[in-house]
Amino acid sequence: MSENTDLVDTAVQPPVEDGRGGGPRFGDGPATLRADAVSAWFGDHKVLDRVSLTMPARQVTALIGPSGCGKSTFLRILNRMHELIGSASLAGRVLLDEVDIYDRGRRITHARREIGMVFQKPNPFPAMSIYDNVVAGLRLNAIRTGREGKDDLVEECLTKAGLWKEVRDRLRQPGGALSGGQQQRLCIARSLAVRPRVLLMDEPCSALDPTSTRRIEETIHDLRDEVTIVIVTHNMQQAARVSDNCAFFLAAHGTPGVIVEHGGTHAMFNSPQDERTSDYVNGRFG
Ligand SMILES: Nc1ncnc2c1ncn2[C@@H]1O[C@H](COP(=O)(O)OP(=O)(O)OP(=O)(O)O)[C@@H](O)[C@H]1O
Repeated sequence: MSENTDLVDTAVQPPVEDGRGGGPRFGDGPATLRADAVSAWFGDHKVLDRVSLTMPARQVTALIGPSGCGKSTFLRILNRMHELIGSASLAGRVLLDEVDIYDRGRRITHARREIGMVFQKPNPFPAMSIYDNVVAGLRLNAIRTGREGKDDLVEECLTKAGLWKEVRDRLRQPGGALSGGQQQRLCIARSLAVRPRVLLMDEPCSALDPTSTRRIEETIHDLRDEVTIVIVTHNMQQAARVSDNCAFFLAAHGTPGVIVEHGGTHAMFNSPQDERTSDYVNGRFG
């Protein structure tokens, strides 16, 4: 196959140019993600019970709730990472623009490419250059693009992740040499390079200092037209600052996690319908 091939996805569907000269694009932009009656188990321990939630396109949805109520498990179900754990099982459906990502005909790699994930601890490939970190996902997803396309893509993704100006003169230096906050923005850039339609973030700032946290929050704000975002956070101020919608999870006394209340973030914080939501967002427990 020629190196000049713009993009070849041998796995699933033909590529679509995005018309911005920035390289490949597989989806049709930000998508709505909908969980329908999702339950989850580790062995015979049920940790989520019939959770339904719509995460609208081009919006940021925050998942909040005390430790152990199943937020991360729910997030991992949204891009088929839960099934990697041997004892794990689930029921229900996850629909990306109304297409079930768990349909038998759909590949796990396809779901992962369309629904990216940024983790709590920044996890760039430390010895790999900043440039190669950004394009690493292309190879992993069997996406080919020419050198020029890669250069454009690296600049575009680093710009979107709010890192370009800081690293443009040292793209060949190792990703591991960046600060923690820069590494996290590099991981966001890496996720964006495969043009996800949804980006999941699992406490992306919990390992970062306040300045780096603010930069990530600005990045999240700037990305909302690019990609639908679902973020798990323990930081109520952060949820209030970055999200349009919130879902409050709770697992009471050893019962599986459920969503107690969800809705617009402003309403959830200022006029919650459920007393438990009010107690949680006002710091009275959790
Ligand atoms: N790999 C695993 N094997 C077995 N049980 C697990 C595993 N991962 C999570 N659990 C259990 O599932 C439940 C939900 O955990 P989960 O990490 O999803 O909660 P969480 O709300 O994200 O918590 P936190 O806010 O502390 O990260 C907990 O009871 C936890 O112990």
